[in-house]
Amino acid sequence: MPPIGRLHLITDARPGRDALAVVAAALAAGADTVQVRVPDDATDREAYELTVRILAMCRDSGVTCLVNDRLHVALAAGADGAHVGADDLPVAAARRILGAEAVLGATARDPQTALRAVRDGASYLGVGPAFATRTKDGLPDPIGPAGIAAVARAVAVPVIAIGGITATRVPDLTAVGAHGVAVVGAVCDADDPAEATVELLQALGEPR
Ligand SMILES: Cc1ncc(COP(=O)(O)OP(=O)(O)O)c(N)n1
Ligand SMILES: Cc1nc(C(=O)O)sc1CCOP(=O)(O)O
Ligand SMILES: [Mg+2]
Repeated sequence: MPPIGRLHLITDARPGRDALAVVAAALAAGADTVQVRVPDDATDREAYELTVRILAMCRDSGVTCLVNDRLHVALAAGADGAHVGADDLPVAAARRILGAEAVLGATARDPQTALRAVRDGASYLGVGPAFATRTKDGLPDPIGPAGIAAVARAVAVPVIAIGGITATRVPDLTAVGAHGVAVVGAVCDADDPAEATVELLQALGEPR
């Protein structure tokens, strides 16, 4: 199975964002996993074409490339795996589709959901929102480092904290068992996405 990195860059699905430029900068700075996440109203063709381009960049950098939600796009493009949440295919169904060797991430906000996802074949868990985020609407209240800790204690697979993560907040998350973090705004909203990536890697104890 391809490696599950510690700094997951999720592409920014908000309007007017240049995903390719940010991914290029983050990869050059050492981001070790990219998740392609497109707006819900993007067509499959748009999702596929973006994934093919980002996957090529990830391959050049030896970095794991995942696709959010759309497993058929992940398979068609030849990506390393996918990430599913409560509104997507169930984890067990996603695992059947992707096969045993693919990386399969699942969203879990509590230990019970986390244990079920692992039983059903998740390779890692996206756990959050750790903190308040401006990137996605409709999320439950932040669970904080304590919520991340509760899930990390319950499972043996890597826990990737998500939601409102900044470099300053990373140590509070790794201290309670997070393997890594997934970010949108910390890199995509930065004046210098490469520098922001370096700061996150340093906070993770992964200096280049
Ligand atoms: C690493 C990671 N964790 C959580 C999510 C959220 O997935 P989901 O709950 O399916 O929500 P959408 O991203 O599909 O809006 C994620 N994408 N990645
Ligand atoms: C896509 C997503 N999912 C979340 C969850 O908690 O399930 S939080 C989130 C957005 C993460 O963006 P930022 O790093 O800008 O807060
Ligand atoms: Mg989803």
